[in-house]
Amino acid sequence: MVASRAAGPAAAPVPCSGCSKLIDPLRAGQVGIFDQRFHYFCNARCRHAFLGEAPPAPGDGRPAGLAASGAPFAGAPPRGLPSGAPPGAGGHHASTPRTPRAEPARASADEVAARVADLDAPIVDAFPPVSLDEKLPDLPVLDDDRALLEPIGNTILSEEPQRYDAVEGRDIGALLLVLAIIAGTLAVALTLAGDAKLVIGARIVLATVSAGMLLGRAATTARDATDPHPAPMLAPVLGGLVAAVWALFGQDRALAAEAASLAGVIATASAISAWLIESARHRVFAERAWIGSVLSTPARRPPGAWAQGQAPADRAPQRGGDGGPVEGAGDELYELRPGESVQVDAGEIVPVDLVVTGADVEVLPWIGATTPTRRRDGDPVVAGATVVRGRLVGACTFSGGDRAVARVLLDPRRRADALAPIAQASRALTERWAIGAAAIGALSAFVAGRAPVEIAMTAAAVLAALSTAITASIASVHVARGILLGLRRGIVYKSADAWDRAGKTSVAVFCARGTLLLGEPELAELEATGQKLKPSDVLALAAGAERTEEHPVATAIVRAARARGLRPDGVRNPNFHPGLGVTAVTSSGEELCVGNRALMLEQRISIAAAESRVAELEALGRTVVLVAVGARLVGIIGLQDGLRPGARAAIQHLLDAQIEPVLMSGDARETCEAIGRSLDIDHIRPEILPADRGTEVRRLIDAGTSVAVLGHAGVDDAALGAADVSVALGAAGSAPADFSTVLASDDVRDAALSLALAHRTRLEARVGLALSVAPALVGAAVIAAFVLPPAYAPIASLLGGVMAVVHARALDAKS
Ligand SMILES: Nc1ncnc2c1ncn2[C@@H]1O[C@H](COP(=O)(O)OP(=O)(O)OP(=O)(O)O)[C@@H](O)[C@H]1O
Ligand SMILES: [Zn+2]
Repeated sequence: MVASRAAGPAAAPVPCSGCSKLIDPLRAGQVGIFDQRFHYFCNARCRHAFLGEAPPAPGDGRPAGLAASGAPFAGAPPRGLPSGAPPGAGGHHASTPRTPRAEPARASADEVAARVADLDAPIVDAFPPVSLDEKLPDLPVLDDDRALLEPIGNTILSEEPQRYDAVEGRDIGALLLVLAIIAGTLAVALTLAGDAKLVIGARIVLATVSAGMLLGRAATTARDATDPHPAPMLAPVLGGLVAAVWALFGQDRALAAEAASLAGVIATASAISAWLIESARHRVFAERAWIGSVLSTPARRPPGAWAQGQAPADRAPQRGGDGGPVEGAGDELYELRPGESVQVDAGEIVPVDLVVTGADVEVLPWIGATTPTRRRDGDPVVAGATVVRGRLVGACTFSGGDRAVARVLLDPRRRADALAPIAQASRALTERWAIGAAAIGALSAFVAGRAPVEIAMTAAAVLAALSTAITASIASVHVARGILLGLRRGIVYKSADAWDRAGKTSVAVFCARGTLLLGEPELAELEATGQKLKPSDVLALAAGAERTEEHPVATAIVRAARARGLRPDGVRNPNFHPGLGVTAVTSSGEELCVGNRALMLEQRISIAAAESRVAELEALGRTVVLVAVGARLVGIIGLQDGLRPGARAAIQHLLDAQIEPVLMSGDARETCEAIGRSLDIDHIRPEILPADRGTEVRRLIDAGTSVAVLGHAGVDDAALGAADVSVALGAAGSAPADFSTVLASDDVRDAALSLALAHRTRLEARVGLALSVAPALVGAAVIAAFVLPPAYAPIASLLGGVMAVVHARALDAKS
């Protein structure tokens, strides 16, 4: 019988940790990490049995995250501005949510407990299977309620990785390091036993043993993509040994003793350095391994796709299965390719980046996200998301190492921590520049007329000081942490270079509508100018003209007319002018013009009569739409768009990172200034036509700044395309587009964070590298000038290394 159920990476049956029944780990109802290993459970009941907890109330199938983070926000804050109040007015700030940092202060003891429980939450939760035709009840549109998004750092990842030990293969290496440290330390300590030839000989032997351990470790431990070539690190150890033997045979006992000390110091320092860097990166490695294991979920095609015989001959199931067809799964597990369709049921992890096709589901939109979000037809979903409600069917956009999350985190050829300029520079420092420095040290010893053994010792000491494991890799640890912190908020950098550029931006341009503004303006004022028409007639005319347009201004007007029970006028021949408005012909055959000042100017319609009123409304932050019939102004419509929750916090993130926020909009100057005032944005670029936005961004770049643009794919493409750094909200998982950063969320705070975070981690990487290198340089200079014996250079370097590692671990503890 042909197995219709292929095995994925981990499909060998494992016992349920609750009841010991053999289950398929990929189908386990619940998975958890306790005591440093994975546990699989049939269902929540088994998990609770294992943990010795009371079982959950029946029907409580929601993930802990949903309950924990949903509850505190049960009364969603009012969206946007109260329509009467000016945006700058005091009451307004209260309606935007606090900055994320302010949240924990308000958390009650219960919430804290809920969050702690959240940390133990299973990665996968069990949900009853949903039949294909089961219709979802109408959910609140969570997408638009950004206040529900949890503050940064509050994710399940903050605890799990520490308990997850992924670096087994390195255990032997660690043992060899310990032995190297012991032997090296003894080689140095025996100085106290005097300088008899026998003692010196014994010290040389111990140093040789230490060096042997280091060599053994280099030979047996797999090299990480961020590790430098081991040769420049082993060379000084061997150099020290050669110098000691050489001096011993040269009958210069004092020099031989010094050389033996040097060899011991170098070997010990190398081993400690290697051990320290492992401890510094343990956390990021574990978190990476954890994400890798989440992403190793195999993909499943929908039954239909299989029946249509779309599987080419070369696409056999990944591995022979272990049994017959599995009930309810007429599907196969495949390595998906872009374009193929994939099915993900409730409770399962999304295995590939995809775009939803014909489904309406609720997902936790990225690994570690705790707030469910709705995804509909055409929405992208990034690999690692968890479906919590409904059955997701989508078209794969990226698979394997091309998946957004995998690209810079897991793919060894594209890992940002290996390829970021600062990581490459620090490896080059240890692999090349250190050799140059050693040559300079040797040269200065030669010029000073030193003995050949001393020249060799100077060179070995300088090389040992500069070419250390910590110097080589400490920057990459910070880069990796930056990438991982971003992922916790669903921020995905496209490449190492994209991360680096994000860290260098000095200006952030917001495509205002949809980032800072809700993009859902509402009618706030409706006035007729002159006696000819009533206000309702003005609205009916405008609605008639806008009927077929999808611009937010148009939909607001149409919606307002409908809400007032007005019938839109039977307007003909609407002609839309992007960034201006619409011209048309009324049902009675007169020329109709609905739009902004610039449109009226273009149509030679005087607005002198209403000028002061228009300015008044704009100062309140309104988008003013003018309505003219037969070249005469007949009415004014004031529209008020609300600020998106988090807009103020986003600006604060940028200001904290010393990035200048700029508001770019097609709205009138007065309107933009009012919005800018309420958000603390000093720089505005108002009245920019959609077609001119790319040019405007390039103008900023030409002024010598590094410019990021924050916006949405599609509507803001012109501006995004021109930027040094393009940040596309809600675009993670979508098909090829050259954005440098994509977000799984639609939260403007995350967009700002993507820049601030890269700034911060880039700075931390430089600080780490400087901490590690500066003492080494000083040490090298001091010994090259013969102020102190050569052994002091590696010691100084080790001190620097310790500082760099303490710095990195302190940051780990904070994040
Ligand atoms: N369909 C329309 N009807 C009336 N006025 C319009 C219409 N489309 C655009 N306008 C006017 O043109 C202005 C600029 O529109 P545009 O689409 O360029 O940017 P926007 O809607 O202000 O969005 P953003 O703030 O992102 O720039 C609007 O503020 C509005 O006054
Ligand atoms: Zn069980």
